[in-house]
Amino acid sequence: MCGIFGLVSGSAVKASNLKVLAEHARQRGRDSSGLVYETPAGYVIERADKDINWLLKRTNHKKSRVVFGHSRLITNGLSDNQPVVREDVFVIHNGIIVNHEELWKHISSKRLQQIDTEVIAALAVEHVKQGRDLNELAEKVLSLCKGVVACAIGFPKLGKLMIFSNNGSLYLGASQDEKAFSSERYPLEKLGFSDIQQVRREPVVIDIPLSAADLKVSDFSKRRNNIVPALQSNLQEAALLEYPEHHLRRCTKCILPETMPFIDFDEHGVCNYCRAYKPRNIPKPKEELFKLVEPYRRSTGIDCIVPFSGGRDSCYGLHLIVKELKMNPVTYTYDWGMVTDLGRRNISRMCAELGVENIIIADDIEKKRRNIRVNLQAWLKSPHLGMISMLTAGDKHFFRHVETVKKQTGVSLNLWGVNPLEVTHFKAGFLGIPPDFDEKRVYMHGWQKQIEYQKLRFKAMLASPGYFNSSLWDTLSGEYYRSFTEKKDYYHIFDYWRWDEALIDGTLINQYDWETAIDTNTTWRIGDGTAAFYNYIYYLVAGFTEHDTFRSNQIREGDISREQALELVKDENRPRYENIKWYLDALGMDFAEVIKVVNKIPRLY
Ligand SMILES: NC(=O)CC[C@H](N)C(=O)O
Repeated sequence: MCGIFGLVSGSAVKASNLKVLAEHARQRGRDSSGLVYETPAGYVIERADKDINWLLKRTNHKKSRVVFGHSRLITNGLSDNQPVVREDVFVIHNGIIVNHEELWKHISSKRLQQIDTEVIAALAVEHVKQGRDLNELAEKVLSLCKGVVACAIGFPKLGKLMIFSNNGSLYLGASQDEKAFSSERYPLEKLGFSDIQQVRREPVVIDIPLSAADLKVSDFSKRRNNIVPALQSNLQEAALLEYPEHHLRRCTKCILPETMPFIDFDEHGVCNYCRAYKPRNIPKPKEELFKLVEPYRRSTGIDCIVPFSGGRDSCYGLHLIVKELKMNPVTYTYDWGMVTDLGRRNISRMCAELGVENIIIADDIEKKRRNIRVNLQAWLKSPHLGMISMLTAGDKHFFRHVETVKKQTGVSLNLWGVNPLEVTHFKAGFLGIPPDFDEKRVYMHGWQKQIEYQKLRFKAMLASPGYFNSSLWDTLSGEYYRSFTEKKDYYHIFDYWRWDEALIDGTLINQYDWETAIDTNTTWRIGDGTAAFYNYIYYLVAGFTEHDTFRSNQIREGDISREQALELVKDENRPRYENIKWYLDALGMDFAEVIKVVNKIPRLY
C-alpha cells in the first residue's frame, strides 16, 4: 500500500541512493509524505501533505547517517501523517490495521490521533516502558493487529530500529557499510545490493545512532480536499434517489428487458443473448493448470503475479492460488482513487491472512478524481448511457502497470481471478456497438473494433464540449494499454475452478472475515467506488443494471431460476445512497445537484 524505506550507513547516506528508494516508494502512494533523519542535535521528523520529492528537496539531511521515509496513500486519518510519533518512538507503517478501533480498548494509554498506525506506536511505547525484550514486540503487534502491518519502529533513545511484516511487503538489503529497507525488492536490486532478504514476522533489529534528545517534529499541512471521505447517512438526501418499478418486457428465459441494446426476442420470447450463449462456467480439469504453471514455479521467492482489486473474485482467486495451487504469489493492485475504503481493507485482510506481498501502484489520486469530475460535469450536460464509460476510463492504466510489475519483479506469470459470468456488453451497446458474443475475457480487442468504438464515442463527445479536457490523454492512453499491449503468460483461475457464488462468499466471509457493504446485499463490485453511481443511472434510465446481466448469465448456466434472479435484482438494483454519496464527495460534487440532473434524464421506456 504505502511505500516505506530507509537507509542506515556508516557515513552520510548517499543522496542518489535515497532518491532511488523514495522514487520507488512514491509509486505506492503520493498523497503525503514524511522523513526521519538524524542530526547532531537529535532525530528530526518532517511531514508534509505533499509529494516525497518536495520534502526531500526541502529537508536538510545531507550529513545524516540515517534517513527513513514514507510515501503515503492515505487510508485512515487524513489530518495525521506518517511517521507516527508517540513519546520517544516513531513508526512508519504500510498497510491497514482493520481492527485498530477495537485494539484501543486493550491499550492503557490514550488515543491521540485518527490514524490506524498509532496503535503500533502505543504498543511499542508500552512495551519499552514495561522493560520487555524488544524482540518480543513484533510478535505482540502482529498477534493483535488484523490487516497488513509492514513497518519500521524507531527507538532513538535506545539506538535501535526494528522492522517486520506479516505479509512480506518489506525487504532488507545489506552491504558492508550500509543497510537499506524498502517495501519492495526492486529498488534494492537497483541500488546493487546482492544480499537482499524478505522480512516477515521474524523482526530485524538494526543499530542506529543513539540520541538522548527528544524527537523534533514539524508538519507542513495545507490540504483542503478530504480525500478519504467517510460513508454517511442522511435520510433527506437519500430520499432524492428514485427506485421506480417498471413492467418492461423481459426475455422469457433470462431477465434481460427490452431496453437492452440490440436485444430481440424470438417467437417464444427468448432473447438473442440467450440464443447465442455458450456456457462459460464449465471448468477444465485442474490438473491442466497444475501442468501449465509447473515451469514457472521457483524454489524460493515469488513465482506469479495476481492482479488484485480487492473484489470478491480476485480475493477468492488468491485464496485458490495460495491454498490449492500452492503457489507463492505477489498481488498487484492499481489504486486510481476509486477503490473503496472497504476494498482497501479487504486487500489488507487477505494479504495479511495469506502472508502475501502486495505491490500497489497508486496514481495521483487527486488528479484522477479531478479527471472524473470534469468528465461527469460534461456528461451531465448531455447525458448519454453510452458515455458512462468515460467515468471509469481512468482505471485502464491498470493494464499498463501489469507490465511495470512484471518488469520490476522479473516474474512473468499472471494468474487472474476474473468472473466468467461478468460480461457487460450493454455498456458499449448503448454507444451503438453490437454485442460480440464470442469475445474472450480481459485481453481481447482488435484495431477495427477500437476504431469503430472511438468513432462513435467521438461523435457523442461533440454533444458536450466539456469532454475535450486535459483528461483525454489519460483516457486514450489507458485504453491503448488495455487493448494493445502484447499479452502472454497468463491464465484464468476460473477456467479451472468453477465459479460458485455461495462457496466464494462463504469462504471469504468465514475464513477471512471479509467485509461486506453496508448499503447492499450483493458482494459484487463493492470494492469499486464507481459502481453504485453508474448502476443508479442505468436502472433509472434503462430499467436494468449490471446485476440483471449477471443474474441472467447465472440462469443460462443453470445456477439459479428466473424467479430467483428477479428477486435478487429487485434487491440489488436498489439505490445505494452511502456509496453514491461517497463517490460524489470524493469527486467534490454536490449530491443533490447531481442527482437532480440524473433524475431528469428521459427514460428509455
Ligand atoms: N496505504 C497505506 O499503507 C496506509 C498506511 C496507513 N493506514 C495510513 O493511512 O497512513
